[in-house]
Amino acid sequence: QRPNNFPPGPPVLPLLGNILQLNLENPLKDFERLRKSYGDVYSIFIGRKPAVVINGMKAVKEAIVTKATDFAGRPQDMFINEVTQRKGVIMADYGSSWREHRRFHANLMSSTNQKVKPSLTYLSLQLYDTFPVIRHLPLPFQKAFKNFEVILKSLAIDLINEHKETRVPGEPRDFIDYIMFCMGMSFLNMRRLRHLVHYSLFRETMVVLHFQKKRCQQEIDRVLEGNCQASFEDRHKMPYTQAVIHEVQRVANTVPTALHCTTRDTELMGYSIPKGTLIIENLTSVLNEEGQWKFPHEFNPENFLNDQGEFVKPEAFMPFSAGPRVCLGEGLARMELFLMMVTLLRKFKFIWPEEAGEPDFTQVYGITMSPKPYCMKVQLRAARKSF
Ligand code: HEM
Repeated sequence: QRPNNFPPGPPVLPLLGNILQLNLENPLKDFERLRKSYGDVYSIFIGRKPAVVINGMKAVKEAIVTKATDFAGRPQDMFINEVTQRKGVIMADYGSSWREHRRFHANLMSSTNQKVKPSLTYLSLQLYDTFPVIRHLPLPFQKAFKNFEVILKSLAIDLINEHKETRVPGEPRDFIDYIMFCMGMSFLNMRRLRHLVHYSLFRETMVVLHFQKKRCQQEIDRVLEGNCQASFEDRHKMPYTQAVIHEVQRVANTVPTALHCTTRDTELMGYSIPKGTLIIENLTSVLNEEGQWKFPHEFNPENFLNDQGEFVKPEAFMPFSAGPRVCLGEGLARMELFLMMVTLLRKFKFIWPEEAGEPDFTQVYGITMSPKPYCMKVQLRAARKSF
């Protein structure tokens, strides 16, 4: 039974709820279909558990920005909560522990962002919060993962030892120095530091770029002429490359939905939603919403360019979500995307091999969307002195 004035939704079967009406391998199309029947805010039952799906910029903004704290919780009764042992930031419920962790990590990010000249090595150091999940799942790549772990563990220990020997107290040079500086804080210890460095080493945000390479390469060559390395500041001189990167992110739709939970009885778009309700924030529905984009359903960098060819970011660009639970790594991810893409495009040609046939852009659904496996020919561009 839906509570009084609860968002409407499809008829519910006993015990199963709406599970038979959803393709669990990829429910995004079903979310879109249900939106057409029930509007931007509707409810479904996952088994006996009610969930509210929020679609489109207006409703998403009202929930996570205007009524920010009402919608800032995280569900606490899911498999992922067991796996993460309710530790870290991502799955922590809204409250003092989440706040403490988030503040710590945010300080860490801004401190490293400011103090360290961004380089690719540095940029590949990231938070470990994302990884315990993958570690414990019985996936086929476990064996490869274990071997990789051994190598990374020794790399991490070397890095930490080197930092221990050369660091100047009070003057953190980078991420690792900064954590050592904070070691006094209750939830950090040497083991945790090793994990942090170790898991950070290989979480690269990957981007596949098949389009618009030439024009980007011309812009990059022109702006970086004579410089050996790109810096994040160069983005202001590269509107087209910026537009392409943002369009890649919009279409790649890396994190399609974010799970929240209401922290108190609240209202959304005129509906009543009780405390503790699972909220599915459908970011996909914002990133391809008609009326928000010039070309919502095709890859086109013009979505981020005005008539003068300047880079502009529409309000509906929210791949990192918004409000108090907005992605903590947004700044780092944006810097990383720009520097990696520019560095790779500057140095290499990416060629789709003729024998590979038509590219298949179907995405593989998960907590993050990924491309299907594919082959790509990578060739060095003409040698340049500055590389
Ligand atoms: C292109 C890359 C990335 C995308 C698209 C992305 C997107 C997101 C999204 C949509 C959320 C959920 C926000 C919400 O619940 O409303 C999130 C949360 C989070 N992200 Fe990212 N993210 C990216 C990279 C990163 C990186 C590199 C880091 C760490 C260095 C990171 C750390 C986090 C953390 C800690 C949270 C949880 C924040 C909280 O619950 O308070 N993300 N991210």
